[in-house]
Amino acid sequence: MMNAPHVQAQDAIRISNLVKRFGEFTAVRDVNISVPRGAFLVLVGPSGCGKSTLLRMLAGLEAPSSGSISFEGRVVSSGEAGVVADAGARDAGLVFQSYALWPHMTVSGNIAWPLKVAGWSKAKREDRIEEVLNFLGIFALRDRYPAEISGGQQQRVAIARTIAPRPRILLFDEPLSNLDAKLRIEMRSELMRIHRATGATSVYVTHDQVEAMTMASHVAVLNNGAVEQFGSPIDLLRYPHTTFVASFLGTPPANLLPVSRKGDMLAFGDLPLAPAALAGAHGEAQLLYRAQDIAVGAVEGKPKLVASFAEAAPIAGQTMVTATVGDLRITAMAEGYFTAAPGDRIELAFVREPDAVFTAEGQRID
Ligand SMILES: Nc1ncnc2c1ncn2[C@@H]1O[C@H](COP(=O)(O)OP(=O)(O)OP(=O)(O)O)[C@@H](O)[C@H]1O
Repeated sequence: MMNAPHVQAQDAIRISNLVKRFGEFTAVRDVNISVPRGAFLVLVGPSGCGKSTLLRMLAGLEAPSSGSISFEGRVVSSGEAGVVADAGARDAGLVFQSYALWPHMTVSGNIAWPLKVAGWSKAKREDRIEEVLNFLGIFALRDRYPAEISGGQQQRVAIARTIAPRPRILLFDEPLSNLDAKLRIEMRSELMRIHRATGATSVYVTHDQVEAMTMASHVAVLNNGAVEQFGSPIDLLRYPHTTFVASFLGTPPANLLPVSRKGDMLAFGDLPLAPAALAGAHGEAQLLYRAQDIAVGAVEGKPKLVASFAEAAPIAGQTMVTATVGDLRITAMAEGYFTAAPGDRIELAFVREPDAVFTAEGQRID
């Protein structure tokens, strides 16, 4: 095979130094993210963190204040040039939370429309419509109007309409948030199937961390307009850089205990928990314990804490127990089934070393 050193594997999406300001307010601050072709990038974060603004810039609905976005090596938006390629020309399809189907068109008509706009011939359109209707399992609904089908079916039609022109990039803005819990889980796997089958690169906005962790190949956790951490779901779970990421991701939620140096130990209140050396030169720190690192009931030789029982949830033969110490909620795991009355005093034992140590401000200490 010939060597072609000048041919580089290109990032399907490259976001460089992207900033979006609305007047004085900065909604997206200096975002840098690149993903390869076929990636499923999830943008996750709490309400108002800038996810939708970022996605709208990717879709070409909003121009950046500075920085740039490239798709497959081509600049599609930048601070200098604005939106260079509009939604069609950037080869991207957008699926919204509200399905935004045209009410006066049938299911087939809705799917046909973007193909007509793109100049597909009637014969090619008909073949493609049949194909996507079958692919999404909605062929039988083809002559119905949006008002005559359920919410879940409408979302399928919206997805069919988006993928029909075969965009290289699929953009999803909380597409499942209007569906009930069972349908959400079903549609989650359906979207993954669509993503794989189309070979497109997908960007998916959600505030639901479970959705992020189950769907993503790459996750960007956004906080206050900035990327707090970017990586694979496993990287982020195993090695959170900040307490924000550690507390946002993972089920059950991780515990963060504020500690201060007492002699050669880090203590939570009066309870010595871990060697002071773990916090380096810091006098104050936060220790991360996973729920499975804290047992319910005393354990010989392990530090223990008395807490006030709040609630219990059975999960896969164990019980996830939540208890409080002052304002702090602590989640622990009990073997088998466990229950108590709210306010009962229970003992929690720290059976393992902390999984990570952070500064009082929330940055990881290595
Ligand atoms: N057109 C606008 N003018 C002024 N401020 C805006 C505009 N659009 C968004 N913002 C602000 O930018 C911030 C980020 O908004 P954005 O919708 O991107 O957040 P989000 O993370 O998607 O939140 P949610 O999950 O609640 O939809 C918010 O504080 C919002 O009020």
